Order: sequence, then structure tokens, then C-alpha cells
Amino acid sequence: MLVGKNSRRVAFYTSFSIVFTLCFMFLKFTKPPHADIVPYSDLIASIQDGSVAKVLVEEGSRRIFYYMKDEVVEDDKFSGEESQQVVDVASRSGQIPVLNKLKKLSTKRASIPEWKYSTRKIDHDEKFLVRLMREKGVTFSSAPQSTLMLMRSALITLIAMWIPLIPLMWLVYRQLSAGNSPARKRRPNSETVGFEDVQGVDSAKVELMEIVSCLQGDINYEKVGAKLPRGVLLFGPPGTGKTLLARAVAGEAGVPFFTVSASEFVEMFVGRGAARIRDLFSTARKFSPSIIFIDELDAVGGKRGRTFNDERDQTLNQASLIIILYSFLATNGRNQCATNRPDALDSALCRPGRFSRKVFVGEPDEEGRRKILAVHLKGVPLEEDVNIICQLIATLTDGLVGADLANIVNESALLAARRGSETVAREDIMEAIERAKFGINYKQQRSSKISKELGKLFPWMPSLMRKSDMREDDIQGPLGYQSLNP
Ligand SMILES: Nc1ncnc2c1ncn2[C@@H]1O[C@H](COP(=O)(O)OP(=O)(O)OP(=O)(O)O)[C@@H](O)[C@H]1O
Repeated sequence: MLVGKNSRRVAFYTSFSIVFTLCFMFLKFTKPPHADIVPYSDLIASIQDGSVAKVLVEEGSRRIFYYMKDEVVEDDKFSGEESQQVVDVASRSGQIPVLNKLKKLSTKRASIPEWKYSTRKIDHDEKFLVRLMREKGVTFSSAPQSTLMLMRSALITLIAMWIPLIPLMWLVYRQLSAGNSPARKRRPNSETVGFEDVQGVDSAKVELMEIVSCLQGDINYEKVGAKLPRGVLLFGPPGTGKTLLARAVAGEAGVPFFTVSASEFVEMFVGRGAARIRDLFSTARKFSPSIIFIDELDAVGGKRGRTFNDERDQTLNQASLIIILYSFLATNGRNQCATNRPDALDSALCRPGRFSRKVFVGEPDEEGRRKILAVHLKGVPLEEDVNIICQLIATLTDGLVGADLANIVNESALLAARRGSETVAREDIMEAIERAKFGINYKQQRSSKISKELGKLFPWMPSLMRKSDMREDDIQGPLGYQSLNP
């Protein structure tokens, strides 16, 4: 099972080991006989004093091999057939000591390397070398490299070239590896969210609830010749609850939910992004019916802006996020054309007609904010009535979206905990709203800036300001919440 899963990896490592071993053995067995490398001047000096016996100039390389006369004494006396005849005669005549000596010499001859020394040719000195060898009666010749040696050199060159390429190969392998794809990493999100968790975006909710009804078979859309909406594009400012809506659709329909960021499809290699999309869709199909949610699609759109027309560019610019909801009902083969030929991200995701519905998810109004707050304040112990607090925050948070409101609730609970209180007070909520609107430390920074300015004019002013209640200056209450205090 384990081997089956990793069969490609096992095959890769096995073949790599085999190739590596073969190369190693080849290099070991074709190793040239050892020759002492000496300077060129040594060769010249040896030829001049008449001690060089034979020289070989290798063709296609700069190497020159040679050996000395004193190293071939045995070779001259007891070589080939001649030495064999002497051995035969000695053995026939029973001259055991002579025979032993001959055998020793014969062994010694065999152990002498053919080419004892090697050196490198010097450019433009060949004529001088040849003339000198002729003068001194040195036997010399030239010979091509043996095929084995040529193969050996080629192999060494190849290995030397591949070594710097290994990191690049590894990168390519990782990019091409399907195991690295987002779909494999992802498991369907099991945390369920319902429509009651999403508030303040009623019109978008109605559109999506209809899809859920179709998915659940509550609406017989086929009877009137309608097709199930296969893709919904949600667009709108960040934090308005697009992801939440998508999860609610999956939760209500009771189908697995796959979420992936479009930036994961942006690949270094052409075609890999599309392959990843295919991979994601085939995984989702295994869990069909299921929903795929693609986040941050605008990031991809921005990169390939030239392929979008003006209208769609506008849509993508507005959209901080695009969602595609795909249902893979067992009998529903309609989506395959959309998913099996994603040659490019544009055609796979953004082609006109790809989305059956385009739904704008906008900023919530005051009533919407109140409802969102009611969702998030559920289970938060408050000092005051939850409805009063919801209304209060909703009034003060014009322009903020669901994600901001969720943050405000969490931040106020943290502030209460910091105070050591077990309930969240109005002050904690006000502080959290300020933090959400202006950022942390805004109050202190503005306060100290004004104190400095005043301090320059009236040196006694800052100390007075420190003593006074901070809430009495206009800095402390930029939201004007003091007026709401009972
Ligand atoms: N309409 C809403 N109702 C309830 N909670 C909301 C709503 N909108 C946002 N939230 C809260 O904010 C969080 C983040 O929202 P979500 O990720 O759905 O926004 P988004 O529009 O997808 O943002 P982005 O475009 O930045 O990805 C949610 O998990 C939820 O807690």
C-alpha cells in the first residue's frame, strides 16, 4: 500500500541509484594506468641526457607519455616469444635457479606500467620536441585516445555539467509534482456554517439560498427546463462576508467545501496552473456533490489584465474576492466542460458566461450591522442589554463591514479580560471601536502631539491636561459616544 502510493518516488530513486552505481563502476574500471605527472622541462632534460626510451603523443589531448630506458631493461631482454623460449629451455634442462630468476624478471616486467611518466604539451614547441627526439634517437609515436577513454571523458564532462543543474532540477521536480498541488493538500472543510450566521447581506443571501434549495431538490428547476446555476461570482469590498456566504451555502446544502486561493494557481511553468485547477476539480469531484471556493481571484486577474475586457477588469478591480460554486451532482456532467479544459486561468475561471450569477456583496447598512453584531455578541457576557449595545455599535460604525464588527466584539472582550473583568462593559466596546477606526495608540499619539504644541505656548498647560479627565477633550471621543452615555 505504502509502496503503491509512493511507486513513482521509489522508481525514481531506484533508477537514480542504478545509474549512479553504473557510472561509478564504469569510471572505476576504465581508470587509466597511473603515470607520474612531471613538468615538461623534465621530459626535455631526460631526452637531452638520452635516458628516455619511448614517447607517445596522445591525439586530441595535450598529454605526452614516456618511459625511461632503465625501466625497460627486462622488457628488452625477456619480452614476448624470446623470453618464453628462454623459459622453456631452462625448464627442459632442469635449471631451476635460472628458471626462478626468469620467472621473477617476467613478473617484474609485467608490473612496470607501460607509461611511467606523463606531461602536458607546450604550445608552439612541438617542432623543437620532434627534432630533439630525432636527434637523440628516441622512439616516438602518436595515438588516438581509446574509445573507452573518450567515453570516460564524456561521462565526466556530463557529470560536471549536471552538478550545478541539480538545484534547478529539484525546483522543476517540485513544481511539476502533483503532490504539491493545492487540491491534494486540502481536505473538505468540515466546520459547518449556516445562513443564520451571515447577516446584513440579505439580497446576496436570497440568491444563494435559492441555489441551496435547488441543490436539495426543494425547487424542481428541471421541470421548467431550467439548469442548476453552476457558478456564482461574489464580488464586493473585503470583509463583507463573501467567504462566509460560500461556507454557508456548503453548510446548508450539506456538501463538502473546498477552499483555495487563486494565487496558488499562479505557477512558474506554463500549463502547471491549469493542471493544478484540473487537480483541484478532480479531487472535488471525488467528494461530489461538493463546492469549490476560489479566493483572491482578483490577484490572478491583475496579473493577466490584458486578457480581460473593460467591464470585467472593472469587476475584478471591485472584487476583492471571487467565488465559484460548483456542484458536482452525480448526474450532473455539465461542469466537466468547464473543468476539463482549463488551458488557461482566463478560460477556466473568467470566461464570459462562466458564472451563472454575479452577486454583489456590499457594506452593511445600520440595520445590517446591528444583525451582524447580534450574531457575534452571542455568548459574550455583557454588562448591559445586548440589543442596546448592538444598536449603539451599529450607530457608531458607519462604513465598517462584518469583519470589522467581528473584530470589535473580539477586541472588546480582550480589553475586558485585560481589566480582569468577567463581563464586557460599554467602555471596552468604545475603546475597541476606536481601535478599529483609528488604530491602536492613536489617542495617545494625538494627545501627546497636542500637549507638545500647547506646552510650547503655555509651559504650565500639559501638567494641567494630564490631571484632567481625558474624556473631556475632543480627542477621547472622536466618535462622540460620550453623548450616548446615560
Ligand atoms: N455578513 C456577515 N455576517 C456575519 N459575520 C460576518 C459577515 N461578514 C463578515 N463577517 C465576519 O468577518 C469574517 C471575515 O469575513 P469573510 O472572510 O467572509 O469576508 P470576505 O468578504 O470573504 O473578505 P475578503 O474579501 O477579505 O476575503 C467572517 O469570518 C465573519 O466572522
